[in-house]
Amino acid sequence: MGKDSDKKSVVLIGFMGAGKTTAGELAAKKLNRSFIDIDQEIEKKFGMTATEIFKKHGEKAFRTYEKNIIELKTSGKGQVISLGGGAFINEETRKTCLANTVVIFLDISWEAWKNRFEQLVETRPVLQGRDLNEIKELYSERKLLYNNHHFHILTDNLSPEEVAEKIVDIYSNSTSD
Ligand SMILES: Nc1ncnc2c1ncn2[C@@H]1O[C@H](COP(=O)(O)OP(=O)(O)OP(=O)(O)O)[C@@H](O)[C@H]1O
Ligand SMILES: O=C(O)C1=C[C@@H](O)[C@@H](O)[C@H](O)C1
Ligand SMILES: [Mg+2]
Repeated sequence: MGKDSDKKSVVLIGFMGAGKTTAGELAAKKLNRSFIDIDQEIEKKFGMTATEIFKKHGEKAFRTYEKNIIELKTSGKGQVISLGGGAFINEETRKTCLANTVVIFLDISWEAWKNRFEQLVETRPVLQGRDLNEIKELYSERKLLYNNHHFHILTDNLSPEEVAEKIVDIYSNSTSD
């Protein structure tokens, strides 16, 4: 048996607002493991919010740094890593995460997600200037990519605490290779 810190890191994927940051941070605390939020890493590097990065430097600059920082952070062990909602669009990111980490898809139905739109739009540049029909299309397109995962949690009727408990169970039952 390897040490707990030798275990593969957990990577949380899913649509923006599904709860990756919220539940990921809670799960890391419960597990006493480090938490890494890729959006926060990017915002720290640029010294501004995602919305400002998209405006000042463009989405491409955001995506390039996002891909590189994910590659770096997923080479570590025993951590809980929350990706941004769009990170899994990148094929290399998908391959890296699926090969080196335990990938958990935090799923939310469209019906449940619609109720979160208002609280998300100001901080999620990808939602800005799109109507709900366009966002639904994006949600469906991305769901096809999120379907590449190791574990799936449907979060619709779960509190962040309950989602975190499920992440803890998955991590605790995972092995060190
Ligand atoms: N299980 C839940 N039940 C109810 N509200 C939730 C739940 N999980 C998260 N939320 C709320 O939804 C909002 C978005 O959550 P969060 O920032 O964790 O999403 P995210 O998946 O990290 O999004 P992004 O992809 O944009 O980083 C927050 O206001 C959070 O409090
Ligand atoms: O879904 C997306 O494309 C994004 C989600 C956020 O987490 C941030 O990574 C950024 O706002 C882009
Ligand atoms: Mg997040």
